Amino acid sequence: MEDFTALADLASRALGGGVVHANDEFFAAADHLVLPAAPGHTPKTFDHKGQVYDGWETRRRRGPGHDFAVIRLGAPGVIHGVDIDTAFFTGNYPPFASVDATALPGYPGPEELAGAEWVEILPRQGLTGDSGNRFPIGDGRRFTHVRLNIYPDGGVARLRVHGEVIPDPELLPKVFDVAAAEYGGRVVDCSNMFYGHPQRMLMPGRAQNMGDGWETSRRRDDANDWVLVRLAAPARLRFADLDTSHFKGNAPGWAVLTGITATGDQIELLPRTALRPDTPHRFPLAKGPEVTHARLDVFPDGGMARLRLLGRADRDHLWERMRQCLEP
Ligand SMILES: NC(=O)NC(NC(N)=O)C(=O)[O-]
Repeated sequence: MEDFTALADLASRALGGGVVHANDEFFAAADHLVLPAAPGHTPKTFDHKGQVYDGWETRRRRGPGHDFAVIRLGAPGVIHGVDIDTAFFTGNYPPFASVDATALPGYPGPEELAGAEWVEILPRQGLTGDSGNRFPIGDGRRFTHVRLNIYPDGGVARLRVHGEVIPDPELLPKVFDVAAAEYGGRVVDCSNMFYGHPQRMLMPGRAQNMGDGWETSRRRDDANDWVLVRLAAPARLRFADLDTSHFKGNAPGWAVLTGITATGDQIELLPRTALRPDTPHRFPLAKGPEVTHARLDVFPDGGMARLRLLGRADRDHLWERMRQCLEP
């Protein structure tokens, strides 16, 4: 089985995830749970409540019950695994946790979520303090929200909810970015990711800086770097955005884009084209058949902030995937 942590974090703020409600946030706000950055810690830093932690931390419970936080997934989808990361919580991590999930249309608030039908996707498990706590999930349904329950109280730095994005076809325009992580586009292979993971190219918005993109090491041979993207759905591609923003002394000199059909045929969509440093390029693509993957070759090496592939997706495929997610 593929390591589930390689899949997108559906709860991440980087995809629009957020905390809708937590029953207690006395020591530290539950909003920390979905921050994309790895948690940090500065010991002996005190605010008016106590030691400052980069995580969600409730007060010491003096009665029955347990604490919980409800999270809206930034990208709804099928959950393959969760990581309940207790980084830096040592004498105050919760000894046990469980996770529930639900699927609701629209934008429900705390009251509607409290009354929702929740499915227990992770029964109560023992946790280790100051550590990742990874658990695979076997439920094949599409969910929009999760609820983290901790027993009885304590601190959790991050909740990662890894899975496969399943977008609602009803909400997708005819032409959209079929490489976008928020719709299910995913890097499945690449030649080199020494300085930056290529999946960053598929994240929403413009890159913040040079660290927010794909960057390879300097090549000392005659080959070139490349990345292979599995599209959100089979699609006819129309435009490619190759954004070299922030890569000034290290943008690739040229690029080629190739589409790959379901039967493995390779279609040249963009012939070898010169790129400029620090430039958000848009290129019209050659008309071609429906492709399931796209391969970007850069010559010889360098960095790319964002890759967008605008195309017309196969609607039947998107609806079929939604239908498959009705059963556990
Ligand atoms: N030293 C602590 O971390 N104490 C307490 N927590 C905070 N944040 O101060 C506690 O009781 O868990």
